[in-house]
Amino acid sequence: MSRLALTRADEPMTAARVGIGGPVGSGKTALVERLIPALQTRGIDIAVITNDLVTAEDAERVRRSGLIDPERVSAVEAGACPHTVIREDPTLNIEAADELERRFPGVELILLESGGDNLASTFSRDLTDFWMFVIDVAGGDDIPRKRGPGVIRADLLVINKVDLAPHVGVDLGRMQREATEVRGGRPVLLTNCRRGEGIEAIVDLLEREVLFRK
Ligand SMILES: Nc1nc2c(ncn2[C@@H]2O[C@H](COP(=O)(O)OP(=O)(O)OP(=O)(O)O)[C@@H](O)[C@H]2O)c(=O)[nH]1
Repeated sequence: MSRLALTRADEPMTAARVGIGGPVGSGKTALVERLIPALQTRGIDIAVITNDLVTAEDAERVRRSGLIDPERVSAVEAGACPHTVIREDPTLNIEAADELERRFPGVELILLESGGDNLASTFSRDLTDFWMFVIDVAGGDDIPRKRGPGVIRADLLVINKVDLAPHVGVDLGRMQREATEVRGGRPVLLTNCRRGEGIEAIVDLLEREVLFRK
């Protein structure tokens, strides 16, 4: 059961927490940079948490982007194992999200970007209400068939860098079909974060499944 479903009727509403995980370099930060304006355009009040190994590089990149008030971007240092702080002990991320909610009481949705990890990384349900796993076509069209927990269990699988498919010999239709099969029919969406393609479909899904707006 999601964290939001456990919120009691007499408790103040908390922001929806949406995780973004995936292998190193698949395009997680690029997706965050595309989601920020797309969510804002729909009037959704947002904040962002990034997880890096030992720096705040991704947070600095998002702060510098000019897309969002830098105060609304928090950095968590994940240490050696990025999945530890999103799954086994998500305390640091929960505290960062609680702090953003205290500072920005109207915030409706917090994006939590994990550090780059492997196909086994997943988010704790204590931390997120919904999480997506980002893979990219350059990683190979056999990734879905490998049935990693991230690919199988995420609420949404995003296949990014579709523009690279012809260059790396990937049959996109087959990759999407196989991904949908191993996920038992749950959503798989294609994006090109470089050009901002496929982003609206993700925001539609978030509005419907996470914010219950549609
Ligand atoms: N061609 C292409 N390049 C992309 C796309 N999305 C991201 N990239 C590029 O892929 C590289 C990695 O993107 P990032 O957004 O930094 O990936 P990440 O998953 O956040 O990386 P880590 O945080 O290091 O795990 C960058 O050079 C991006 O410009 C895309 O859709 N198409």
